[in-house]
Amino acid sequence: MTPTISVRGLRKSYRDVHAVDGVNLTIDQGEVFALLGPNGAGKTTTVEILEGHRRRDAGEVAVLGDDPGTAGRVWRSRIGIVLQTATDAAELTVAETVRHFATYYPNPSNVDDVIDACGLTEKAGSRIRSLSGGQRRRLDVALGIVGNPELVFLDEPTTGFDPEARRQFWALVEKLAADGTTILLTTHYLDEAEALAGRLAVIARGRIVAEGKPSTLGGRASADAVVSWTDETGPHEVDTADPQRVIADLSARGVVMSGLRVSRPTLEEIYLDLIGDAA
Ligand SMILES: Nc1ncnc2c1ncn2[C@@H]1O[C@H](COP(=O)(O)OP(=O)(O)OP(=O)(O)O)[C@@H](O)[C@H]1O
Repeated sequence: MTPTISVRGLRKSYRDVHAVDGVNLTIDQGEVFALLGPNGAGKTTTVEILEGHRRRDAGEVAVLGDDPGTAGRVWRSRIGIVLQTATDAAELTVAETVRHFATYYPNPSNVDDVIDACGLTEKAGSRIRSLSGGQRRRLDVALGIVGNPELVFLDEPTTGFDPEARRQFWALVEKLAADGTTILLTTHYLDEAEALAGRLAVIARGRIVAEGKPSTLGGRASADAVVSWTDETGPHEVDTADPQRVIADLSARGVVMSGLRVSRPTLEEIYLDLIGDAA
């Protein structure tokens, strides 16, 4: 099967800044893929090249089988882009705006369904200028998906959302993914990447420094575990590759443990290590 996104040797510089410095990526149909990285790492540049919004200096790029640098309107109608604040039509209502955007596409989704999926039903008749920041962001998402796209780009979609709105948004992404939509997400929230992405890549200084599943990224699954517990002699902590063995030995010696915990590095710890190494 042809991948939905295929990138080989992608490069882009701005004067002497190598914003994207040899990126390779393959994303298959139906995947939710997250791109993580610190400010200035090259995420937006990469994504905008894939969207056909920025020219590249070098590399092979195919998105839905076409080169985004030269692809036309039909191709564009197959992708959904959630821009940071896509509309300034402050006097239009939510429903009017979504309905208007739907007319740009040959095969749009039902406008009411999209408004509902984005949690905006109560605001459907409200003018955009009266929306809160988080509600405007949901409208951006609604405008990005109303064309019923095969591939959706979500650039830091939940920035400014309250925790409940983030959860609702995650449920929406899960629903899109369950319907077979391919999703490329950039985010600074590691819990978001972990909750949503089947695979992710960490980009630093224009290069991918690690790629994999959230559970195994950067050797996470095979990293040493920390076993901690308290017994009659006080609190203890042991780094080990084999936590089961440590616990079995303690039990066999009759040690009475309380507060027993086994922890592996979090995705955040792995991520900070990875970008620290790349600095
Ligand atoms: N239009 C531009 N002109 C000059 N330099 C640019 C331009 N756009 C981006 N850059 C530079 O390219 C590098 C990568 O920027 P990019 O916006 O791709 O990073 P990012 O990973 O999306 O960062 P953030 O997390 O802050 O959004 C940065 O050093 C940035 O200053």
